[in-house]
Amino acid sequence: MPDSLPPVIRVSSLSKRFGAHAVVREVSFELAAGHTLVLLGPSGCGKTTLLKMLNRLIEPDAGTVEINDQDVRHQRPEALRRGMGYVIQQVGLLPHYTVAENVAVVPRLLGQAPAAIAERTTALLARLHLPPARYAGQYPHQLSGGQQQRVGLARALAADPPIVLLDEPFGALDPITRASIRREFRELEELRRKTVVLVTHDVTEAFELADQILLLDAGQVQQLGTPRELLFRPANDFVRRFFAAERLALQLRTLTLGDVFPDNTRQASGASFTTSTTVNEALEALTTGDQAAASFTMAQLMAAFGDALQREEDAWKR
Ligand SMILES: Nc1ncnc2c1ncn2[C@@H]1O[C@H](COP(=O)(O)OP(=O)(O)OP(=O)(O)O)[C@@H](O)[C@H]1O
Repeated sequence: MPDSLPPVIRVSSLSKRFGAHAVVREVSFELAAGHTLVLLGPSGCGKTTLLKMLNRLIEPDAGTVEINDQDVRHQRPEALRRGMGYVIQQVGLLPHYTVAENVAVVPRLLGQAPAAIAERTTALLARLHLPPARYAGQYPHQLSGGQQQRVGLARALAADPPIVLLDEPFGALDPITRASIRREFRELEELRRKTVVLVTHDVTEAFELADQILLLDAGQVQQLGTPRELLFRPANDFVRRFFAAERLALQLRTLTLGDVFPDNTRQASGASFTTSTTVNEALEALTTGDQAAASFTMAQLMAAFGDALQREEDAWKR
């Protein structure tokens, strides 16, 4: 996606207080079409409040939100929200509606034809690994937490909105289910074309899903940048400390074979790898016995990774 595209979402000096508590302070960012911005930060730093100001579930005290160059204050909240899918923290499925009825809520409100709605619902459920023959007629309480979150996602995508807002969409899940749903989510063609703003406090999740991360603390932007920038060029001590505990794991996920074997395309793209395979993915493949597919050993990979880290750090120092 070229970065020269005009921003779809432009937020300028947005602020919100609840009583004496300044929850969001002078936040600004721009997000281009088709990109994913992750709002990251510790609990209570203002992520949800910021997200809800984008679709006017919360009105700011100061600052502006523009969607496609239109100030959202000049749009009717209902019309605005129909153009933005929204997945809330608690999933929020309607308990007396079946799975299919839950998914169809927004398309029905929009007056779409029943046959088109049914077709879309069936396709989305299948795509999200909820075979419609089995799940379409079930009720939310008959589903696991992970299945409910998938229905929540299907509902947010049902009317094919260009923008999707996701508040801790995998929050209710155990770490293993969370990692596997996240993988499916990343590969979901439906989402690739969308402009996504996603709230999480999970650093790994942020690194896996974000084009850009907005790291907040106490309502203030600490840094806005790519995962790589936040990791290798932290703007301040808060940013450095925020990633310290998971630094190595994040470096393994951020650097690619193209980074670690810059002068050797053959090594960087062995039989089952490409230059954009992350070091972490290559390590996983090697430890699960895929050595035959690689043109390097684990020891060579780790040595090259060490050199690449050094190059990264030297480059940022300059
Ligand atoms: N309606 C409200 N009235 C008063 N205080 C509120 C309201 N909504 C949120 N807050 C406070 O604003 C602060 C930021 O809340 P917010 O939900 O935006 O944070 P968050 O970063 O999303 O947190 P979490 O990750 O825990 O969901 C918190 O201290 C919260 O208690």
